[in-house]
Amino acid sequence: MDSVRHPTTPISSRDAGAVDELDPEQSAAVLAPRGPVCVLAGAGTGKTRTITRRIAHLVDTGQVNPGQVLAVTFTARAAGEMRTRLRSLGVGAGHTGNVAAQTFHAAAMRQLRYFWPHVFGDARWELLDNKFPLISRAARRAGLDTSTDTLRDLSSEIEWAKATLIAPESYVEAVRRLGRESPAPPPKVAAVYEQYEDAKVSPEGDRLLDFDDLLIYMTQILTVDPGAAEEFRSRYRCFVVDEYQDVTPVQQGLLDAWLGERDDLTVVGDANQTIYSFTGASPSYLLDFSRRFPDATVVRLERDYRSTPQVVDLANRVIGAARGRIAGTRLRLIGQRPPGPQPTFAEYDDEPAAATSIAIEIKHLIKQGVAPSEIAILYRVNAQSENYEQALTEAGIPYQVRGGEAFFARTEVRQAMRQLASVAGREVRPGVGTLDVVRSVLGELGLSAEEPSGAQARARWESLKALLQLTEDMIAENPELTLPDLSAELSARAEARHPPTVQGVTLSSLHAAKGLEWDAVFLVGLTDGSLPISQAIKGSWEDIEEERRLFYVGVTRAREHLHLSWALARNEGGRARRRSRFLNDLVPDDSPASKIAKERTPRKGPSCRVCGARLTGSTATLLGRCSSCPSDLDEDLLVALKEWRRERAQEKKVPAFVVFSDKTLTAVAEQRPTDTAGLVSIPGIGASKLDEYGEELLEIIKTAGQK
Ligand SMILES: Nc1ncnc2c1ncn2[C@@H]1O[C@H](COP(=O)(O)OP(=O)(O)OP(=O)(O)O)[C@@H](O)[C@H]1O
Repeated sequence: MDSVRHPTTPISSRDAGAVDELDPEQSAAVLAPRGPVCVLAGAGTGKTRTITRRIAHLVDTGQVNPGQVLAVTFTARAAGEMRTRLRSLGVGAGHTGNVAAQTFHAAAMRQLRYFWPHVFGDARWELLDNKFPLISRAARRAGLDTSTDTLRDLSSEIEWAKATLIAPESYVEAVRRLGRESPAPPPKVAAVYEQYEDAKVSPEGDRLLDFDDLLIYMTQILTVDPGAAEEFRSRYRCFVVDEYQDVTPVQQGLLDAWLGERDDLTVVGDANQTIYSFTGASPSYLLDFSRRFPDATVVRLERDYRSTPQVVDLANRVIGAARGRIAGTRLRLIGQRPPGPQPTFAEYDDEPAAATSIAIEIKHLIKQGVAPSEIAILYRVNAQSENYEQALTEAGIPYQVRGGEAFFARTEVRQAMRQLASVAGREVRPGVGTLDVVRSVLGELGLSAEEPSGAQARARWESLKALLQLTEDMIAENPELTLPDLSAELSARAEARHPPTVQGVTLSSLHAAKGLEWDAVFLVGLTDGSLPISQAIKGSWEDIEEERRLFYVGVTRAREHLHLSWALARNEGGRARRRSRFLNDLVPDDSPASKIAKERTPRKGPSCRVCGARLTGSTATLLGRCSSCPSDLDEDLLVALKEWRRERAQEKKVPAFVVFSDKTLTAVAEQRPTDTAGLVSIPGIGASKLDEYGEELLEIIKTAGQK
């Protein structure tokens, strides 16, 4: 195998061991006077460093004991990282205990275990970690379908309602007022919500509590029981909240209950990175902080230590176009790193062409010494990963998919492949083309003509659509493709995908990329309909603004290399699309930047070595000729290459495709390269494969030529 497994280096852990030095701006946040502090921190300005330093400062100067500090984060990963950093600063523990760094939910659960008997006596509670059975029963009673997609959407909707403190009886009115898309008719959702809440309480008064209940019950205990409130408040005196722009009303309610009349609170956040509004998160608490605490010290962190001035400049332009309240508090980032390359923009004819070109660019970067784990491809929805997974596989570049499953591992894709294999095994009615059968199979699995509503159904629909497009591409390359051929080809592709490797290039949705950073970032699929996503285009201007912030989060993940791209169609000859409206202020359509981008990227794509036509589609690109052009395959050489591959695979105890895919060997047997330059021009042969097998391959080709 050409990769050793070891963990990725998400930003913050990379320097977690070092004792962080602060700059004067960061020190101002740390050394601020007692009382409430609001740190408005831009992307890459070192929030984690600042927040941990502030806690250390409060402890070191005797303002608070470690055990009296409660630092809250939004993810368990962030909490763990904060604990590590605090330990490295020597403020892990003290005679009153440790600094508590936890998520809202973990903190509430711990507190609830202790305080529950104060209010509820002998009644018991248990954590409900799977809502589905209860929601399913309620949905059936309400006459709704109980498919997994519907249940997931109902469950998210109930979570949103609870996070925003909307009770079942207020739900219908609330969604009407907010113009919110409901996963089912609102009165039915309200009925499911109400029954679900009732079902959690037994006739004896025992309760099942979901994650949101932990917060709701703990808030209630501190509100109704003065004894509990006093005990809690004498235990914890100082509160710190990270990523405060993502706080929901229910979390804010708990924070208020923790504080009581006190104001020893430090919050850190960046309103420009608010990308979780759909869960109920609201930046208004961050933006209104000094209104609520008139004595608050407000510190702005604007020095960006992550990105080059070129990336920072682009980020400032992206967010500079924002509208609404957040725009009023705009932070202007100031890049602190030495200059680097200008971000590049590229327009491609279709997605497969974009993916192939980007895989080639990534190969160049790796050759220049950038580690694959320092490169990311970021997109809006997970279904967009398929073309890139394929192109990276063919280029022999290891990758991992974050925040979602790899394309061929998704349930709906696996279901579709099983169905297709089973249909392919039967007689297909004469005259019914491969594409028709695929359309009908995918249709049965949920590929409707119109985009469905509901987040889960939509994600599934997107994956099935990507599978249909893949089929269409394959049929365009080979119009004679039969159903068994298609089924075999899909299985081969699924098998040839690199096993997940944590050291490879990261493929990630923009949401899952939040908080991370890479040397090189490829922001792909920047079209209207993808970013901003089509639901946002149909929605309000605020929905569009949230998409702009997602774009901003993507841009600010890059340390040095940033490549922005869009494809005018999904597949070859597909319906034309417009590039993202967010690009309009960055690259006018006829600007030199755009033209340069078009010239320097293979918009024309590689051409067929037989007929000279432009190649589209990954197979054609890999073979270096149109699928319909005559193959000049050296059959004997291919046999020799496969025999050699079998031996190598046996020796290394890996499947044969890990050494080289069939397609790569076919390309070698057709093109018969005579030197290393010829070898690396074949996708699938990268630097590491060249090192390992280059000489042997050239030797086999030479020997075959002499026969
Ligand atoms: N004072 C400093 N000197 C040098 N490097 C710093 C300093 N502060 C932060 N950094 C580095 O800058 C990068 C960004 O820091 P960090 O990830 O904490 O930013 P952030 O504010 O959480 O960003 P974001 O919100 O965009 O995820 C990290 O690589 C960090 O090590």
